[in-house]
Amino acid sequence: MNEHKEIIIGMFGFGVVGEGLYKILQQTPSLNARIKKSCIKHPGKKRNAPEELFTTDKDVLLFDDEINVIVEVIDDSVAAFDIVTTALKNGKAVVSASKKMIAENLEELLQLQKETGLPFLCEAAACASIPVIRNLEEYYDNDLLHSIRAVVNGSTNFILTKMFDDKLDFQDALILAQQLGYAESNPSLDVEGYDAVNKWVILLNHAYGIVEKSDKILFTGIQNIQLRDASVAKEKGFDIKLVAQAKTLLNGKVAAYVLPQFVKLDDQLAFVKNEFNGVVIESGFADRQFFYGKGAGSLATGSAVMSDISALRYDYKYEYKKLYHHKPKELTNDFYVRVYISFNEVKSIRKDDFEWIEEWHAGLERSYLIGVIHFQKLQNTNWWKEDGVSLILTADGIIEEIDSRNAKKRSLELAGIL
Ligand SMILES: NC(=O)C1=CN([C@@H]2O[C@H](COP(=O)(O)OP(=O)(O)OC[C@H]3O[C@@H](n4cnc5c(N)ncnc54)[C@H](OP(=O)(O)O)[C@@H]3O)[C@@H](O)[C@H]2O)C=CC1
Ligand SMILES: N[C@@H](CC=O)C(=O)O
Repeated sequence: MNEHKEIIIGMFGFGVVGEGLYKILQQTPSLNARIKKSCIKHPGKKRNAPEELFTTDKDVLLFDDEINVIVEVIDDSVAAFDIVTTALKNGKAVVSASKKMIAENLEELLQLQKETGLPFLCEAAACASIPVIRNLEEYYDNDLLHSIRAVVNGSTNFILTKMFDDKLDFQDALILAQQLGYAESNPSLDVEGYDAVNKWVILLNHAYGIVEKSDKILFTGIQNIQLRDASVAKEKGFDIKLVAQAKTLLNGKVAAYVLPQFVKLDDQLAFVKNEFNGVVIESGFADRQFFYGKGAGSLATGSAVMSDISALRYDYKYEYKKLYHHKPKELTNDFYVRVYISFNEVKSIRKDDFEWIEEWHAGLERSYLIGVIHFQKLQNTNWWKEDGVSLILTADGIIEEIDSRNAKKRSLELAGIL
């Protein structure tokens, strides 16, 4: 695109994110970008913009030769994929914030970018205002990237903060997250971890060149976390966060998941409160780096969309270096994790699945254990996701190998001696 050419945008969606971008563009004339038309779903809705801006006919945007950029910020992943594919095939650059659509169609989107040679930018789709995708793309070498740990969902982080710091109940905290524009239209996508794992699919791709569907990545959300878990965490000097993690193991493969986790109070992620997100990256020589910023909300997300639009001026597109220029990393489930599990009834727990159990606290209303389990066992079963069972990864979650000392400990425990 010519550096001085006006950017003429066709924008799909005028909700939390779309309206945020509209306001931002009004306040940044230096960008030389304007929204020519916005396609929405419900024409009757009252909007904070002139009526003539809107249409419900997608072709008015997709087949307008003057429009050179399509911004897609709608909440329907099937319609979004159709819009994005048509736009790219019609020669238009695309900016999208729709992580669900991207995660569901990653392979096809990669192929389309290859075929058309056009930019498809989606910085807002993961960690909203934090420029994490571009950093993973441009800064980190595949072999030197040791691990990424992140809080990637603003709504669940907001709910956990409000519940445990401000003593709000779960439902009230969720309603507040919805009113503030943080939650997805279907908030169970946030609460049950789907949104976080969709973002993780996108980030694993830019970080390691991994192309995987979200159902191949172990995840859960915060739906089963209890106030009692927060008290145990506090007693032990931890906070609870929904953490997405990817770690390169000694064999070069990558362990990846999204799970609630105990986080030490001096860990950077413990500092991430409310709708903020945080990303801790460990890499060779640079050691540890921490990215922090708003992970949801109208202007915060709009600002990431704006940054992508602005990057189009100098023809920026993702090169997917880890996928196309390096040897992409492989995911593995062959490692162990140390988990805390609280439960109402002991019969909900599959004790035999554990390599060993280190702590066992029987309470009148709720009990808990801490034990080591093979990751594949969690991947293959669902008992730990059932109502009444709450699984939280411990702070030192990943164990690559177990030694015979621990196997012996397990035998003693099974024999009732420990
Ligand atoms: N909210 C946030 O903080 C963030 C959201 N996102 C993502 O951005 C996208 C938009 O989110 P958000 O703005 O919060 O959602 P909203 O629910 O606030 O807005 C959705 C918009 O999409 C429009 N829409 C739905 N279906 C269609 C369709 N088929 N054609 C045209 N327009 C359609 C709706 O139209 P109408 O107004 O007529 O109902 C509405 O304007 C989602 O994919 C979300 O996951 C990403 C990062 C952060
Ligand atoms: N619902 C999402 C919005 C941003 O991606 C979240 O809460 O993080």
